[in-house]
Amino acid sequence: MSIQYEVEQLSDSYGVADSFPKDFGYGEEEADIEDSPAPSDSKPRILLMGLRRSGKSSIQKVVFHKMSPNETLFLESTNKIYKDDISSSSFVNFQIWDFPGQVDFFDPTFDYEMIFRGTGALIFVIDAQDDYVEALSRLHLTVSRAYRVNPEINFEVFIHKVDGLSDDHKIETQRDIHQRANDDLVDASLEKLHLSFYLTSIYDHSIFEAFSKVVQKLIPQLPTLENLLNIFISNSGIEKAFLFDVVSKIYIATDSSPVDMQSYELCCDMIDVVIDVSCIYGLKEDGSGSAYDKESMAIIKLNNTTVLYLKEVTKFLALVCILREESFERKGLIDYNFHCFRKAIHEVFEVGVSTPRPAGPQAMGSPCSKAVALNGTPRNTI
Ligand SMILES: Nc1nc2c(ncn2[C@@H]2O[C@H](COP(=O)(O)OP(=O)(O)OP(=O)(O)O)[C@@H](O)[C@H]2O)c(=O)[nH]1
Repeated sequence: MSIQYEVEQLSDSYGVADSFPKDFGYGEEEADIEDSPAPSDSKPRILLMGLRRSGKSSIQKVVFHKMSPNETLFLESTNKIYKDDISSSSFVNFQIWDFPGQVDFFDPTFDYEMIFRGTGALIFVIDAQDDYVEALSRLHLTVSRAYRVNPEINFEVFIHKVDGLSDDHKIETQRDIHQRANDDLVDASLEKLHLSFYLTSIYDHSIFEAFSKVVQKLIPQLPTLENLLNIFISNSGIEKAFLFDVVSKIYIATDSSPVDMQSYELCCDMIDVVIDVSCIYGLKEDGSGSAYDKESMAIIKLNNTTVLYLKEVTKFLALVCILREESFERKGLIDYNFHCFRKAIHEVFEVGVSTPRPAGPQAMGSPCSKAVALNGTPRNTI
């Protein structure tokens, strides 16, 4: 079956977008791929590939369109490439292309060279609840083809639907898939091709965490952001800080202390609470206004002497921190340090924006080329 180069309008037919104000919804700038600009003008892409029913569309909908995991049960099978441009409301300026399960590399209408040339990351989704032998051979075929076209692609393997597996089974499945996939690469003399593995499920925060790591690899300023976060937390008595893309709840950077899932979940929940309350009580009576703007900030004191602190950094980014109650006594210092941190973040991206960026597929080969153009930072959007 051939792949149609057609992009379907991502409608709000799932009924989830209505719960978000316009400023918070995703742009519907979908176009037929044939009509879209030449690859040299296209935005870097993240490809979602894998066998049928492995969960690709569900991942995209849950992470970027606020679909609840249970609603994905009603998703119909994808039979076209869905190109989802999330740049209008997200910090990261990329497109996500959701492929139908049955991509056929031998189909002459499928111009995989064009597709892989402009790709920043290829996510291959494997259903861990199913027999994965066929998925592994598809994975091998896909990554080896892609690597030959563009060795700069980050290859990411999501061992997905692990919610149905016991902890031991998860580890064993990951080890087995890792081993077999890498053995296949060695047999094909592709040792240099690096695969990263993640255990994911849409029923918990693991999918957001995995996507965060995929996106972070595409952000050239990541070391600078991490440094700034380290300086900020060490001077403010903060235990953990995340820089979040508010809409997707992907964290684009954190300080260098280890991330534990509970802290990450707590911060995600805080964003949800702030946005929900803001949507209900923060908009004007006629529904105008934005649920997230320059004034957005929140402090939540938990009953275990922990304080959560959220503040707007840019149009798309928020800083969310976890700290002890005693550290919060120096709130003035934290606010002042935040002010400096915010200014530094703006400077980092203003420099990034004013530096000319090579465009097009050639750019993907340069050191910064894997970088995704950053959207939340142009002067006019901050
Ligand atoms: N248990 C579990 N089920 C999931 C998960 N992710 C997706 N699913 C289910 O898997 C089924 C297939 O999901 P889709 O997102 O349609 O799969 P797809 O890979 O896009 O399928 P094609 O469009 O046919 O290529 C749906 O019933 C989802 O609810 C997960 O993390 N855990």
